[in-house]
Amino acid sequence: MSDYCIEIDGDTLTQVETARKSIMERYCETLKAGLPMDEMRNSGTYFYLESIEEYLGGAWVKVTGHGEMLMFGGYSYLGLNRHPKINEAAVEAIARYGTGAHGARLLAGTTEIHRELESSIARFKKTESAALFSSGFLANLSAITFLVGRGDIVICDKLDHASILDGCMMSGARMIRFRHNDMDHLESCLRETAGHKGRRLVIVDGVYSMDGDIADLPAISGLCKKHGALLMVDEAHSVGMLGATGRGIEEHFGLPPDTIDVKMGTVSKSIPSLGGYIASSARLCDLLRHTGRGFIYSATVPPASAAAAVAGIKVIEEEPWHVQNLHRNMAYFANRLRQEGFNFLESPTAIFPIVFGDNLRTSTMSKGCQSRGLYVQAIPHPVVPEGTARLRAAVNANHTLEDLDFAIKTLQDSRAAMESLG
Ligand SMILES: Cc1ncc(COP(=O)(O)O)c(C=O)c1O
Repeated sequence: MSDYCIEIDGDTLTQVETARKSIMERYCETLKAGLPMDEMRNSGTYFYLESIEEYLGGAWVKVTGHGEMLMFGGYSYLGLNRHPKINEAAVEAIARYGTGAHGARLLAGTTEIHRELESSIARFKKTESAALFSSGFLANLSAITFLVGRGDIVICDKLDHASILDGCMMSGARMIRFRHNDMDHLESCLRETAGHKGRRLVIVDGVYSMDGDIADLPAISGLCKKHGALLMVDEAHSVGMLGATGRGIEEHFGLPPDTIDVKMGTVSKSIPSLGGYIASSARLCDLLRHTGRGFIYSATVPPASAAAAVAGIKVIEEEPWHVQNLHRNMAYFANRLRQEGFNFLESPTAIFPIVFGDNLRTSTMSKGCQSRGLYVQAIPHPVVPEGTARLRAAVNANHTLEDLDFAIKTLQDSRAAMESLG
């Protein structure tokens, strides 16, 4: 097999062949019957791209054309959006630096607040250093294309985020995907590639955003050490959500902070701003700042966003009740879903995929919830495997127990209405 190829479930496709296919072509191949958005529009169950007019108090939002709704989607797991200290920091940064960064970091785009954000991330993630990118997508693309290339091997979980997949394809490394969270399969991939001369990099997500489950970090890091592979973990969803102080997946498992070699994360989910990072050794971060494609050839985040992220991290460090509330809500909501007999994927996270099977049933549920004031969206096939279309519900730290009961009642009423249609 050529080095310049990817293997997906035993099939081999050259990267060039895969890259040539447009996203639309790939969608249509998988779906055959048409695109989910068209089906949903035709059945009157489409609920995406809605405009939020205003964030109200707690977890409530005002949505154009729908009025007040309880937010039960989104990635603001700690409910920190509009936190006064974070808003103030952004406003102060605008007064001091203006609204733009006016360039890439290397060339005039670095302000003190960008440097402070990198130090804050390194402190929070307990690494020597951190390199900031304007998005998580770019952080993944830049780090992966820096770490591996032709002659190297990258081994990914089958459910890794699209930005990891794209980074691997861009890198030119041979790419192998192991069955989701299947440690025997990962070990066999590592065994089969033992003795390979180039670098071997294993990449997993900390939390899988569509299934809500988490990487088996103790086993994965053990296998990487045993087989001499480098480990990179995408912590976009685990930061703020996992661990007693929200520091992520190492803290969740009680593992030391040097368990993961390369920690990728974002400041756009639990931390209410924009940007992605790589937290790792000082040397790697320095190299990424001088050679990372997305670092050098893309403008950096505006100073106000950097200031909001600095303040967001500080809030998580100084106000432990946000993480505590989230954990309380996760346990309460899981219990209520179980009591009411909903078919959901159990996990230790704030993401609750409630499975309804086919796309139409799921989008009907989403529409039913929307009409009753609950903002929760359908994730159809082919985003998830056929027969597992689901509502992606997410609890956050701002939900009160009454909010969570309202969500359960809305799900029950919507399910009864859907079932009465036959
Ligand atoms: C697991 C994961 N990694 C990376 C990203 C990309 O991050 P960003 O939205 O900052 O580009 C996302 C975005 O949703 C994600 O869910």
